[in-house]
Order: sequence, then C-alpha cells, then structure tokens
Amino acid sequence: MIVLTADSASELFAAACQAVLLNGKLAAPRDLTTTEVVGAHLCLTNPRRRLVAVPPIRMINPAFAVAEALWILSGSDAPWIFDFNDNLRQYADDGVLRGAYGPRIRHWDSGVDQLDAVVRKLTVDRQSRQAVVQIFDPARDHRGYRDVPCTLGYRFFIRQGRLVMHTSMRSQDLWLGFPYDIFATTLLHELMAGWLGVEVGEYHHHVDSLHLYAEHAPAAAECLHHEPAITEMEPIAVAWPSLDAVLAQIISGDGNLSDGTPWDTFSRMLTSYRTWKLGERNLARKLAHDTPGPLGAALVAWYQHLTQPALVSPELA
Ligand SMILES: O=c1ccn([C@H]2C[C@H](O)[C@@H](COP(=O)(O)O)O2)c(=O)[nH]1
Repeated sequence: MIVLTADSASELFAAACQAVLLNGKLAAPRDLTTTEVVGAHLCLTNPRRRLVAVPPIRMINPAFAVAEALWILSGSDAPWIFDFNDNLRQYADDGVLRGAYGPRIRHWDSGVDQLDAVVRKLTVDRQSRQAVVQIFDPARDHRGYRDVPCTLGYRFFIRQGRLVMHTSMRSQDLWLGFPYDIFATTLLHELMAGWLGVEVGEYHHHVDSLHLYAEHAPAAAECLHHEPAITEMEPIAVAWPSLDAVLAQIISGDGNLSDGTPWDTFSRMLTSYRTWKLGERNLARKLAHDTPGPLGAALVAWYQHLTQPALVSPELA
C-alpha cells in the first residue's frame, strides 16, 4: 500500500512513478507486463493544479484532456472523442465504448442522472454520506466486452465548508491513464463544489492496481530526474441547470464563446485541435497561442512535441 499527498497533479504523478518503480512487483494481466503496486491512495490537496506535466519527459495532449472531461460530463458515448484520441478505438466493440463513463453517470439505466442526485442529496443534507456516483455495473461489465470501466465510482462529502471527493479505481495505468483521469475527475470535483456553493477541498484517488507498463518504465524512471511543472487553472463554474447547454455549445464547435471564461478556453482548445487534425497546422498553432493560461501553453508544447517524433508519447501521435 502506498499513500502519497501532493499539492499538484504533476508532483503526485512524479511521486507515484517513483513509488511504483521502488515498490512495484511484476504482474502481466492479458499477457502485458507491468510493474504494479496493489493499493494506492493518492491525495491531491489543490485540485485546480490538475494538469500533469514533467517536461520534456511526460507531456499530455491537453486538448484530449479537455475533450474527454467534457465528453464524460455531457453523458455521451459518441464517437467524436476518437477525433481527439485514435487509440481509444482499440477498446471499442462495434465502434462503441461500452465502458464509457458519461452515460453511466448522467443516465444510469436510461434514467438516473447521478450528478443531479448528488446535488440534490447534498443540498438537502449537507453532511450526507450518501452522495455516491456509481460507474461499474456488474450487469454490463461481466459480459465480456473489451472496455470495462477502470473507475468504479465517486463519493462526495461537504466537510468544514469544503467539498471532498473520493474516486475508486480498480485499475490505473499511471503513465497513459492517470494524467487524463485526474484532469476529468478534478474538473467534476470543482464543478460539483460550485453547484453546492462550497469551496473545493481535497481530492482522493484510491487505486487497487496502480501500474506502469514495461514500455513506459524507462521514461517513468527518467521523470525522476526532471522537475514537475506546476500550473493552476483559473476557477471554473457554471450554474447546474446551464451545464448541458454550455457543454453542447463547446462540443458542437459552433464558434468560440469569446467571453474570457475557462469555458471559452476549453472551446478554443477543441477548435485548435480539430484544426490540427484537418492538417491546418499553422492555424492550429496560432489558435493555441491565442488561448490564454496553462492550457494554451500546454497545447503549444504538445504541437511542438508531436513534430519531434523521438519524443512523441504513444497515445496520440
Ligand atoms: O480510465 C481509465 C481506463 C483505463 N485505464 C487503463 C488501466 C489498464 O492499464 C487498462 C485497462 O485494462 P484492464 O484493467 O481492464 O485489464 O486501461 C486507465 O488507466 N484509466
């Protein structure tokens, strides 16, 4: 069991790489060799520091991080997400990601919006222990599809005027998965705090199998010789009843919001990356340059990264 606390996702990621390399044991589920720690509790004390970067060794595609978070929040399993990460196709049976989190969170059994349930529960009983979002579904997930959710669920607690969030994962690829997963979960955490009218508190990430695939272990070891880059996102909020309309506008790509909010930044990120995928690289770079804050800078860095093949991470070339 490892227990780690850090004030930024980058530091937490670097500390977890070190802990897995030091304490991990070999395991090879599905014949893929990993170094694994069984039992990890990773605590992020500032969930706005959600962007993982240990330059130049581990950079992420921030447009995919944003896209995936919005895709999940919108309750979708639509294939537009493949535009941002082609590698996800390998987990899809018949083109559908059966384990997609969004529909489970927003329309469990075609009915229950679990975010709405949590908002209502914690509005009525501020200290409730029943604010649960369930993702793993035995009725679907023991059927043999390729895509079995790695996240089992979330719990939320209001304590001392802050919202504390706990996530449980049965399986976490530290190198490829963690940076994107923590981006999405801490965004949900911060939005939920806003819907409940409290400050965002600590974020807890509980993982059963925290692992590094053999192909990523050398880079993870190299990370230990580099400084994690610490950036903090602007506070983000949206009224709960407006969430779906704001998400729909950003995802549709019908123009930027141009209102200077973090939602406008998200919209610009998606537009820039879609432009990149259309082959209009100079325009995509310009759009990234014009995107304010750490996300814009990370997208500029990602485009540089993509054009230096030796450094390209395997997820999104
Ligand atoms: O949100 C996710 C989804 C998947 N994975 C990784 C964990 C495993 O390496 C792999 C899924 O393989 P199984 O645990 O299902 O064997 O994908 C994550 O890290 N996060």
